Amino acid sequence: MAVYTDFSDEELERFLSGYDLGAVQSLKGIAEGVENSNYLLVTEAGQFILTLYEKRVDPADLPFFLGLMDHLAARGLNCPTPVHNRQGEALGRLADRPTAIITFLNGISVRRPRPDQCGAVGRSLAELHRAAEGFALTRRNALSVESWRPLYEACEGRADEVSAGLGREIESELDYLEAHWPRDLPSGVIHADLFPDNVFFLDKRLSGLIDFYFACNDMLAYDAAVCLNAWCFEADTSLNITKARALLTGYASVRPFTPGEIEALPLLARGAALRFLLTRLYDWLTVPEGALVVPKDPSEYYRRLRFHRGVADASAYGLDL
Ligand SMILES: Nc1ncnc2c1ncn2[C@@H]1O[C@H](COP(=O)(O)OP(=O)(O)OP(=O)(O)O)[C@@H](O)[C@H]1O
Ligand SMILES: N[C@@H](CCO)C(=O)O
Repeated sequence: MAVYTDFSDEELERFLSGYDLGAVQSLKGIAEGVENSNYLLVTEAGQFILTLYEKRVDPADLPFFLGLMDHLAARGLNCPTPVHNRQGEALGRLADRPTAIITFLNGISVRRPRPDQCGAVGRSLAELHRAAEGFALTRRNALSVESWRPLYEACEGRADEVSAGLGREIESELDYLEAHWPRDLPSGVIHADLFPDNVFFLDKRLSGLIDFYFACNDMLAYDAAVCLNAWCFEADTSLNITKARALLTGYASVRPFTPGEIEALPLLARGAALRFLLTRLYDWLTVPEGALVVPKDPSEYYRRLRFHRGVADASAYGLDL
């Protein structure tokens, strides 16, 4: 359960006195998620998500994340929007953490996505990329290629505690990706963490996207590569090519890939697998004492990385070349 920070009823009341949300009816810690402390807040005005931003979120980035949700929602994307307090501010402080209240989105996330749901995610990702055009703020991807080695080094040589030989493999992968990472593909605002737990479905249709706290400016096709990793592998770690084809053709039906993006896809998928392997590895080795959180398994992404390393071209992901 991701609740790192607790607070008293008085602290909450003081915080909420700045908003027009009426009296609190209930507050519950949310079991899902690993990054921030999230609560379901019910007040006289309805249901909301109260988020206290934790270690990986730089407070200076919060105007980007919160402004992006407003920008995307205004362009028709179904995503939460921040609630502004009486001073017009979307961001406050609770228990010494930057804190925001965002609107509640109905729907449920899927654990084992079907191909049609992968197709819907692909389309929605491309719609997000289109809707984000014109957003005035920018944010560098703090978890892109140049930050992977420092993240690995922060694990202090302990990778082999997860799997024998993992450290050496990560080092050689870092060498390869640092030398070959593409730089000139179409860029824009990307979600960067569009995993199944961040996509809601209602009545068999995709109903909304959440969790924009890794959003940044980077290569658009990298976002598709993140989704390929997160949506299209089975529990036995094999790629489901039907799901991959559905996701990528769904994306391309809204925003066609350029030839350069298609060529780079295996490399981008390797990088995306390494990025999640590294953050999971770091979290696995450094769970804060007393935090109610279940760290995610790094090995899953090690196996995906190895799969992408064996891929010659994007036809392995179901695309017709
Ligand atoms: N706007 C929202 N409407 C409804 N539920 C939400 C909303 N935002 C978050 N949640 C719920 O809270 C959970 C955790 O939220 P979120 O994914 O933002 O957390 P996180 O700590 O950033 O996690 P992670 O990055 O691991 O996905 C979600 O899985 C979802 O169940
Ligand atoms: N989606 C990420 C967690 C948030 O960064 C993962 O599954 O590792």
